[in-house]
Parts: sequence; structure tokens; C-alpha cells
Amino acid sequence: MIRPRRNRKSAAIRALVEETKVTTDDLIFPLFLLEDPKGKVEVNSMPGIYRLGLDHMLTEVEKCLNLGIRGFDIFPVVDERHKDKMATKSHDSNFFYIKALKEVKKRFPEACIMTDVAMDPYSTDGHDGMVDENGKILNDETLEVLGKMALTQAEAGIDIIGPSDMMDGRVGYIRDVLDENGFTEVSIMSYTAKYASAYYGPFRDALDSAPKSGDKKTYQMNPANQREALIEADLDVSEGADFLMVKPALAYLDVIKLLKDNYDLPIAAYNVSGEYAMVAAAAEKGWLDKTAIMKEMLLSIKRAGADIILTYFARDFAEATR
Ligand SMILES: NCc1[nH]cc(CCC(=O)O)c1CC(=O)O
Ligand SMILES: [Mg+2]
Repeated sequence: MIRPRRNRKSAAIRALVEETKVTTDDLIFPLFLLEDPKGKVEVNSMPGIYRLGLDHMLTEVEKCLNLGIRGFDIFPVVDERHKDKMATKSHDSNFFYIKALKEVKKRFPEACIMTDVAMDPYSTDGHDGMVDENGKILNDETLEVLGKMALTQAEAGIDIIGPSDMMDGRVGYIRDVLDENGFTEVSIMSYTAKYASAYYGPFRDALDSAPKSGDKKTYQMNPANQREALIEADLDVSEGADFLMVKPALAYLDVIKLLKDNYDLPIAAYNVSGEYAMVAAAAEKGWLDKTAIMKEMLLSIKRAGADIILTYFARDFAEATR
């Protein structure tokens, strides 16, 4: 008889035949930066995840580096008084966020720091692009702001720029701005297939960045569509992206697999805030084992084809597997 169970009979054999392994090398830890350097505020909808002022942020990064996590994606929590229609603070080199990024890079040059390019945290409209008087999201006008934002972040020493806005043409536009200003070594991780998802809710709580009106469906992709991801990926490759990202991860494993099978660039997947929140909430109720679920989730994302996973579980994973 053919018995597949023979390859499962001991831990040693199971390890020999194991196809997929998640390690801390694969992970990028998203972090939320507060303006008050001493501030530390838990995100209500993400138990265990804190918005951190610079002092705590430096401690967190150091702790993670010691655990083997070397990638960080830092997002700013922007007070309402700093927001305006044009997201001006997003490209102000004196803004606390940019100054803090410089500090983090100075203290930990070995860390790989990524940042987000989109107008939403800095905009009174809460949209990723510029909004006209009729509520329309303006594409080409937005590119100019995104270019300035990316340049300001590059000047702060950032390793990877992450355009998450889904405007058409932004990867090429940002690549040109970076190259023209001598930042030829700054990478772009494009949010290639970013879907209009309800899983971003807790992130928008964390940053207080929900759109003030309307939704993001005219720029983020329809969750019903898979082949459209190929159109976006073709464009990102031709515009000079260094990594292609799929977001969210768990409900879009087919899209991760599709891009992995069709492109040679590294594939990243963003295991988003809502995916973390579901597990954290069920674990609080005692309904799920947080650590076991976390490992299984990350494994499934890697198995689907992700080379890189952005996840709020990064530190938990490193602690659970060290
Ligand atoms: N454009 C901003 C941005 N960058 C990353 C996320 C979501 C991340 C998460 O949910 O963890 C969002 C939210 C959004 O597009 O509304
Ligand atoms: Mg696109």
C-alpha cells in the first residue's frame, strides 16, 4: 500500500519533508509613530499593538533587531491640526515624522526602514489622493504630492518607499523623482494589487485616517477581480518597482500565487490590521490559540508564494520561535 503517513511518523521526518518555513528574515514589522516622543497608546482594535513615540520606537526597533527582525514599516499618527487638503506635512522635512525617521536610521543603520507614500494620514479628506470639489480623486495632480513625499522620505535615509495610494503611474513618477535627485539606490515596494478592503479598519483607527466621505473604490481594486492584478503588476514592473505587493494577504492568497507564478520580482504580502485584529479578538475570548494561528497564517501566506510578509505579528512570531 502507498502510505503517505510514513513521511509524518516522527518530528525528524516531518522536518525533513517540510516544504515551507517562515523565518524572521521574511518579516517586516509595521509600526505607528506618535508625535509625543514619550507617548505610548494601545490601538483599541489591535490589542498588543501600540502607537509609539520616538523614545519607545527606538527601544522597540532595538528589541526587534535583537530578535532577528530587520525590516520595519513606519507610519505616522498625524494630529488633526497638522492635516490639510494638500497633505502639506507629508513633504515637510521639519515634520516630527521625518525627523524621527532620520533618528531611527542614525541609531540603527543596519535596519531596513520602509515608509508609506499616500496622502491619507496627512489629509483632511482622509483619501490617498487629492479630492476635488465634487469628491473626485484626482490622479495626475496627486502624483506631484506623492513625488515630493517620496523625495522627503528618501532624504531622511529611508531604504524602501512604499506607494500605497493606487494612483495610476505613480511608481514610474516616483522612480523618476528619486533618480533625478540622486536617490538611485532607494527601492520601491509597490502596493501592486491593493484591494478596497474592509480589513483596513483597525489601521485607520490607529492613524485616525478613515476617509471623511466616500470610499476608496475608485482607486483600490475590486475584491472580485483577480486578472486585474496582472495589469497592475505589468505596469509596476515596467515602471521600475523592486518588489510587488499584494494586500490584504489572507483573503487574497490566490493573487499572491498568481503574481509569484508570473513575475520574477520578489513578492510581498501585507497581513493587514484586520487580519491581526480577528486573531487577537478571538484569542482574548479564549476561542483561538493566538500563537498557533499566527504561525499557521504566516505559513499559508509564505506557501502561497510571498517572499516577504508585512505583519503585526512580527515580534510575537520572533518571540514564539526563538
Ligand atoms: N494608504 C494608506 C494605507 N497604508 C496601509 C494601509 C492598511 C494597512 C493595514 O490595514 O494594516 C492603508 C490603509 C488604507 O489604504 O486605507
Ligand atoms: Mg497601479
